[in-house]
Amino acid sequence: MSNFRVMNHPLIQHKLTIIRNKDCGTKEFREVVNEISRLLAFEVSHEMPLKNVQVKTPMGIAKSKALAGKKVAIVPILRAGLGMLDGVLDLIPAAKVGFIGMYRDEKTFKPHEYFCKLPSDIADRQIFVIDPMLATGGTAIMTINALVQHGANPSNIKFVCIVAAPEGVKALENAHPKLNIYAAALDDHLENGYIVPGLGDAGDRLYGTK
Ligand SMILES: O=P(O)(O)OC[C@H]1O[C@H](OP(=O)(O)OP(=O)(O)O)[C@H](O)[C@@H]1O
Ligand SMILES: O=c1cc[nH]c(=O)[nH]1
Ligand SMILES: [Mg+2]
Repeated sequence: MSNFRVMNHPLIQHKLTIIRNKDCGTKEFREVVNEISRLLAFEVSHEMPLKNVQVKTPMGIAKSKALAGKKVAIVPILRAGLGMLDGVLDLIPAAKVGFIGMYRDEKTFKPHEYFCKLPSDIADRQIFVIDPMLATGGTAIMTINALVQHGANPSNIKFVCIVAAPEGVKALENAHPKLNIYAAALDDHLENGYIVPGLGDAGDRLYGTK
């Protein structure tokens, strides 16, 4: 699991405990997913390249730093990924945003794409794909496949989730070995397509559906 990292920041871990609780209601769940996503974006963006620049301050010239790499596109996987979007945009407000809509078949757990709207220059951007849950990996693999079809290189894509299952990480790594995968937690296993202990159905908990 070389391209997979768990973000162990204490604030992320504390907030994850809040949303795992089955008694956490929709309002708090949505707020805390947003807060975790902001922290995950902060941690993941540590690796962004910098260049040396000079800037005139009111007192002189400072040798300083500015972002040097590709511009960013954020791609939430609908629906649940939408719950992470504002948190990531808080830190990278100039990012372009693309949307991919996917749902899993309730019996086979196979993903189905129902929407795709991406920035026209997606292939030239550093891409953050966001979705709270990486379970079987089917949805993530299909999403990365769609991005590759639009010209993106998996080595320029970061898949950022909140809870991952070992089965999903393995499947995603096998399908896209160059992809970087980040999670707040690596859980135990899958049961009936759901992550155990996980946090339940992220989309339903974010939007109050069931
Ligand atoms: O790794 P997988 O086995 O593919 O499962 C993960 C997917 O399942 C959930 O979406 P869901 O299909 O419930 O759609 P929703 O976001 O609309 O609730 C979740 O948000 C992921 O997109
Ligand atoms: O545990 C899971 C698995 C897939 N999707 C979810 O929302 N939760
Ligand atoms: Mg769901």
